[in-house]
Amino acid sequence: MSSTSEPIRLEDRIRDIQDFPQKGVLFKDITPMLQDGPYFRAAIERLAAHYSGADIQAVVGVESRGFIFGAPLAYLLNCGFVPVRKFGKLPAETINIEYALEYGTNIVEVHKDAIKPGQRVLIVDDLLATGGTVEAAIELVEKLGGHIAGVAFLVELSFLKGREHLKDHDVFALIKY
Ligand SMILES: O=P(O)(O)OC[C@H]1O[C@H](OP(=O)(O)OP(=O)(O)O)[C@H](O)[C@@H]1O
Ligand SMILES: Nc1ncnc2[nH]cnc12
Repeated sequence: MSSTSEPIRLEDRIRDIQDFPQKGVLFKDITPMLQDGPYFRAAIERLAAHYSGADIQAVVGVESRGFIFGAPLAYLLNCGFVPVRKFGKLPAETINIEYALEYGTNIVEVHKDAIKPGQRVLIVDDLLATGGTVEAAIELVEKLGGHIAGVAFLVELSFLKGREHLKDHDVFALIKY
């Protein structure tokens, strides 16, 4: 635990792991921040402050790190949480999409009845790298008729230019590298 009198610089609790999960990738490990109560709380509160008054009606989080930030954010914004899950985990009727991310490919899916047409949705993930993951989540939400009111991250790796794939959307990140 850190002293609450120190100013909280979230980047002080993110560590670099070189060559994980594969050679050439500089992995930004958020687990030190999650382990430090005041830092984790500050991250969630700063995201919530940014969207207070934005009339967010649902928060969508992408499995699995998106769940860590999405669920407490939905709680603070007083709206529901919708999980976008890796393939094969959701029990009811789903739609799915395959996508590429910085280090591989994947399939994600969402329940067909999770988003109502016109609903104002905030998509949340821990990190924006190439943008493939969040683009997939946006496509799923839009297929169900949701309106993307914002896309939020703890960390943005600006040098990977993921934001360029999200030009039509309001993108916010607490930390940029
Ligand atoms: O912008 P991109 O290049 O798409 O990369 C970002 C995504 O990669 C990580 O998820 P990962 O698929 O590793 O799964 P995890 O959350 O289960 O660790 C991260 O949590 C983002 O969802
Ligand atoms: N460089 C990276 N660090 C942490 N998570 C990631 N997800 C995709 N790229 C990543």
